[in-house]
Amino acid sequence: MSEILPFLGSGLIIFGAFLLAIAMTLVWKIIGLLPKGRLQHSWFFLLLLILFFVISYCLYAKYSYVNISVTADIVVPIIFFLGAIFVYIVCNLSLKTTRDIMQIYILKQENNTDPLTGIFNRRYLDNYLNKETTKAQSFTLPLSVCLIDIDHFKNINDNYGHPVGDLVLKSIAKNIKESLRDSDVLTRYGGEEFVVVLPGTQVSTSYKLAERLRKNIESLQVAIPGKSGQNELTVKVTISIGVTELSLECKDYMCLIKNADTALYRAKNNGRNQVFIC
Ligand SMILES: Nc1nc2c(ncn2[C@@H]2O[C@H](COP(=O)(O)OP(=O)(O)OP(=O)(O)O)[C@@H](O)[C@H]2O)c(=O)[nH]1
Repeated sequence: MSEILPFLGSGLIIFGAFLLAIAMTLVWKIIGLLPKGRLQHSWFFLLLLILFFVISYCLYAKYSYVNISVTADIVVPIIFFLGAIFVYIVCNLSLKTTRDIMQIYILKQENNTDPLTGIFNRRYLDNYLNKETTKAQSFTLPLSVCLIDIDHFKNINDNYGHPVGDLVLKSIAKNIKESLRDSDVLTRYGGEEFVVVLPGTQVSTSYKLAERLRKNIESLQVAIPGKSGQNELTVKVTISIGVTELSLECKDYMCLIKNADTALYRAKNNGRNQVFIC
């Protein structure tokens, strides 16, 4: 029995070092998944710490091979081995958890994003505007909404085809997004309609912003592919916008959208390419 004890002791420690080396590859994968920053640095520190343990285990294996002679001496290698299993399990679970959290994050993003334009979708708007109206009322802050509709968009689809219509939608969404502040939220309300939520903004300011958006789109030239073999073409579009704000008479999401829709209807009826307030 006493002859196999040194083999057993150093065998356990070498196997422990092997498990730690595998744990290091798991930590490396975690580092690759994380964004640059402090958390990534902390995992890098842990990686170095495990490397230190791998070296120490190897050195100790050499020592235990010479010094283990009685059964009681095997306790330390067993503890080393269990320690390595512990580190391996923690790193493995951390990698799985990181992957799961990233998956949840991606799903949440997809759930709130319009796939065509890449901006927020109606689902996000419903949640966001409900939260913002409650917040604005609690702290008596202004809140405005712009409902934007592309004029005669059906003609674009009919004349150039649906893919070109999609291209125009994307260009308009991009142009509007680039004209807004970070605190303003652009969403695709549906079809060729967009909603901009402007927290902390009074309707007079929102009107000026809406006018700026309208002019930007008016001067936008969307490049589209020409029909079979022809050169690139450009199409021009205009937008109509209905603007409204939260007030004592209009206190919720439904009312804001209803009033913005009324203003939009007036802009359309008045000849389109205009901004109206309700
Ligand atoms: N290409 C494309 N077209 C869409 C999409 N969603 C809605 N549309 C089209 O948008 C058009 C909207 O047409 P209408 O509601 O008649 O409005 P309009 O032609 O813009 O006319 P006004 O709003 O009255 O100025 C329809 O032809 C829809 O098929 C989309 O995701 N892609």
